[in-house]
Amino acid sequence: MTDKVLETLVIATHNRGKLEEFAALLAPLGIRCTSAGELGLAEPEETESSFVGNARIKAVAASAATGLPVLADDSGITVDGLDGAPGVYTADWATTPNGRDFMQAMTRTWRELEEAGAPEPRLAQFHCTLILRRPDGQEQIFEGVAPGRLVWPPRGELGHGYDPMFIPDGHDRTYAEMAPEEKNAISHRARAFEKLAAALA
Ligand SMILES: O=c1nc[nH]c2c1ncn2[C@H]1C[C@H](O)[C@@H](COP(=O)(O)OP(=O)(O)OP(=O)(O)O)O1
Ligand SMILES: [Mg+2]
Repeated sequence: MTDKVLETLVIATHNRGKLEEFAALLAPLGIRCTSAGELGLAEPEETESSFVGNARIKAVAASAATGLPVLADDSGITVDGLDGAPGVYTADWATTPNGRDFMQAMTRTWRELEEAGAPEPRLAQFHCTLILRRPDGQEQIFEGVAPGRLVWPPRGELGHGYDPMFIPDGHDRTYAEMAPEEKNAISHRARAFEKLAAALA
């Protein structure tokens, strides 16, 4: 990595699962990372209706708070049988008065597919929008999509979020049944990250 300004990157996230994935993706580039969560930064409200809009909110907040280069990730799953829901509201579907409950979110997703009488396979796409924001305000955007299908009941104990109900195309195991290295070689986040790495090279 010749880009000195990126020796340390603040990942603008409070999601530990995402952070672990980024740490593994960044290590081969010689880039260390910390996160908004680890630094105790406030979690900004994600008020936009697009992935890029919400990624920018997180990037600008972490940048203003630290003055360091920042990488923000806004992601989610779009389900064909639900006209693209939950989409940018993927995290909101897991929100309860006591914090996030992804079993509840996955159960709702499957129940709504059943109620809609959606045909199988129940196609869905994980999306990841990354914004790399430098201290001078320069910004680059990278996007990655992983197409696949949803299964019920959820399978696997690894990963995070909706991983146990998503099987990426070309595979027969869910993200939650894959070792971190395996998910990180094919995921929506990895696909967006590949573009970022190429832009830095
Ligand atoms: O690889 C993934 N495997 C499973 N689920 C995932 C993944 N990637 C995103 N997701 C789900 C979790 C979250 O409900 C939503 C993202 O919402 P999103 O606002 O971008 O993230 P977040 O609130 O968990 O953390 P933060 O905003 O602090 O980065 O999509
Ligand atoms: Mg969020």
